[in-house]
Amino acid sequence: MTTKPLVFVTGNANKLIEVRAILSTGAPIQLESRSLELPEIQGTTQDVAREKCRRAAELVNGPCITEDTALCFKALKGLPGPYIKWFLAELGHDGLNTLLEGFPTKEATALCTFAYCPGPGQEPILFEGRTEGRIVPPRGPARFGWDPIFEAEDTGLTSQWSSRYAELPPEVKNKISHRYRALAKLREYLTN
Ligand SMILES: O=P(O)(O)OP(=O)(O)OP(=O)(O)OC[C@H]1O[C@@H](n2cnc3c(O)ncnc32)[C@H](O)[C@@H]1O
Ligand SMILES: [Mg+2]
Repeated sequence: MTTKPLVFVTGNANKLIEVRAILSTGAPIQLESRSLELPEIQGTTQDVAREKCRRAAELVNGPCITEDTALCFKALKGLPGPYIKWFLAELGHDGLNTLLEGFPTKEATALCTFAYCPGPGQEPILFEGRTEGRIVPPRGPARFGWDPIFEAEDTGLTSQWSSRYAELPPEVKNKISHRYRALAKLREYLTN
């Protein structure tokens, strides 16, 4: 491990809350956060994640992590994927449902990609986590992004397809989420 603190560069307060909550149990990882505007290129989720983290390491001049979240619709061959932020901003929850009207499947994958870069000029390493689910009409508090329209598979509650992310208590979401799964891999890498 490095002596410098690990900096999580993100402009998203909700991501930070979840990451801190997930990392608060298990092997300790010292985290600082910085809110910086980072360019996000176009390309695969891996291209986007790598390039953003490279830039972040230059700006903080030390080890850092960044995170990119994609929402991939099966019917749309993985789109909007890494561009979900802009689709959500323009179409909203109802518009994202409308986008899938006429398609036989509403299945979607929440994909989280953490990138760790040891320092400026070094190659980022990626850690991916996926949670399968489907797109449903919005329900529950609209606190975080597309949570009200993403119903996670196998929530371990009363039945399969039972709950949207927004309806789950944070401690349940944080045990099944795309973010939890990616962070588990990152934690293993950093602590071994
Ligand atoms: O500064 P960064 O870390 O990039 O933060 P961001 O908000 O720009 O995040 P992304 O580029 O990864 O875009 C992902 C979009 O998906 C949303 N999002 C991310 N994680 C989510 C989650 O667990 N549940 C619901 N929405 C989420 C988020 O609010 C964005 O609109
Ligand atoms: Mg972003």
